[in-house]
Amino acid sequence: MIEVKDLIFSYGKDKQALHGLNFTVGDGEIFGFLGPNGSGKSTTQKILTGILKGHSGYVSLFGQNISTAHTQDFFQKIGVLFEFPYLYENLSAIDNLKYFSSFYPANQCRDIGEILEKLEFKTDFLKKPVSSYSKGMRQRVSMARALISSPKLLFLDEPTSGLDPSGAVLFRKIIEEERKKGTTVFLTTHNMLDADLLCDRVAFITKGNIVALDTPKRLKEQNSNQRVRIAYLYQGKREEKTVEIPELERGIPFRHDEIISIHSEEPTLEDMFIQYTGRRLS
Ligand SMILES: Nc1ncnc2c1ncn2[C@@H]1O[C@H](COP(=O)(O)OP(=O)(O)OP(=O)(O)O)[C@@H](O)[C@H]1O
Repeated sequence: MIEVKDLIFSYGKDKQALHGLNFTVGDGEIFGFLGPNGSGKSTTQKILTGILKGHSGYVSLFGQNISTAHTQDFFQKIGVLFEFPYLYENLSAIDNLKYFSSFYPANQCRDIGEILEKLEFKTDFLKKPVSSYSKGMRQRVSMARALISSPKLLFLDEPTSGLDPSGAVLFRKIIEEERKKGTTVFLTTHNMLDADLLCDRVAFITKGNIVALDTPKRLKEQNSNQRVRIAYLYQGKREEKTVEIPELERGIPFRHDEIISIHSEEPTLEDMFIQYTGRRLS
């Protein structure tokens, strides 16, 4: 679906933002693009969506070189949720979505009421202007905008930003539903929980270079220290010990009366992010 080879981009003469990116995204895959502030995520997404011109290297979407493929047909196949919602402040959710739908063939568009209902948008705000909306409500309208044209390829930049935990769960459910329909998703985020729960593969980008690319599971396994932490009771006292996993093949290798808990010391995706990018999440 997406093929990127030796992608280089500079803002002017002095500021090279991307230093030769290589990756592919398969049909129906959810691909996470993860990196700290200023690493080049938005620049990459803007190039892929045709907003930013002047890259070098090869980028194809739907098997077409994007340098020549930015036709109406191309734009009609993609949906984009931008990090900062691009919505008309004086228009309501319904009127914004009517306007954005008008760029697509009518038979391609989803029903505005249905999609907003699915996104649990507050019905009493449907006809009020966007300027009166909370961040979470704006995010719902932006998501509706990205989905309205039934895109085959969806670009989502920080989709759960500004949502409370139940809103984030709802958005993840909706993204999963898109995957089931066969939609390909390019997900740009700082949110390691979203990436871990949703992505088939993730790329870590830092200073314009991809420094790791694999499934979240393999990234964590490759860096696993193969240890578990065991909490137990012995002679009435609670104790904890760290044990190498192979040692457990012969049973618990120390005296104990009762095992309370066993926790893997497998790293989280956030640990991997910090290890590969050298930066904390905030
Ligand atoms: N319009 C611009 N002019 C000059 N430099 C820019 C411009 N936009 C981005 N940059 C620089 O390019 C690099 C990559 O920026 P980019 O916005 O792609 O990072 P990002 O990973 O999306 O960051 P964030 O998580 O903060 O959105 C940064 O060093 C940034 O300062």
